[in-house]
Amino acid sequence: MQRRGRFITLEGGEGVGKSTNLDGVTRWLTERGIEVIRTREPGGTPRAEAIRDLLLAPDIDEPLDDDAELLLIFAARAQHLARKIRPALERGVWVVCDRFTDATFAYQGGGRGIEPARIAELERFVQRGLEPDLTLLLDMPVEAAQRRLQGRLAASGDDRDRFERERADFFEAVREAYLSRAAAAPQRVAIVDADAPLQTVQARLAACLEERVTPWL
Ligand SMILES: Nc1ncnc2c1ncn2[C@@H]1O[C@H](COP(=O)(O)OP(=O)(O)OP(=O)(O)O)[C@@H](O)[C@H]1O
Ligand SMILES: Cc1cn([C@H]2C[C@H](O)[C@@H](COP(=O)(O)O)O2)c(=O)[nH]c1=O
Repeated sequence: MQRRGRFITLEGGEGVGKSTNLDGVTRWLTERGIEVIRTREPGGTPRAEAIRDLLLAPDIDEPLDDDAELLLIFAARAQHLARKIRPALERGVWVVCDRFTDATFAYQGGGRGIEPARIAELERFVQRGLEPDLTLLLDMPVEAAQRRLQGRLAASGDDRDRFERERADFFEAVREAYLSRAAAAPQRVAIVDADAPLQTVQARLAACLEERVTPWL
């Protein structure tokens, strides 16, 4: 594949502020004349969003099997890559994505306990070598992030999805897995301390983009 656009992902546990900061990241790029689309996983295309609905629907009568969850995530990713991400990158458009495969290593690997080698097999099969150029990992203590989410839930009623219903130890394992992915690939993954007021986090992200992205322009 001829790749001309760059692929940037935002990662982190529940409530660290990914969705809130996605606009700022996209704006930083467009202000520099870069054409960019923003998207998310699981999802990003109509069929992949339908798979997202299956994944996020709370268990009622039939719990979702961990392997089925993993395969659904990669099915959604295959569709998203084929219909949205690869075509954009080939046209020279940059892609900013709310979560990607680091989330699979964190949630299905760290959280569910699936062997990373099994996840890596699916990664190779589905991505065929494509990986993000830059990953911004928003990191903060689980308890503080959960307090932020409780604020959101108090405002909107308890509409927690299947993942948000997990217990604190699940999210601690997710955080650990994210941090060890970042430690293993420091040239790709930048850790941004998200435990600060929004303006401070925005400034940290902008500084990180300045350092990592400006040399590509
Ligand atoms: N730096 C911040 N300080 C305080 N509150 C924040 C900050 N960033 C985001 N929030 C608030 O925290 C809540 C969670 O933020 P957001 O939805 O962006 O997180 P997220 O990482 O996308 O969460 P999820 O993974 O559950 O979608 C929102 O109510 C948001 O307004
Ligand atoms: C990509 C991906 C996502 N998940 C989980 C993580 C989140 O709980 C939900 C997505 O919802 P959000 O609005 O981004 O918080 O899906 C996962 O378990 N594995 C993945 O690869």
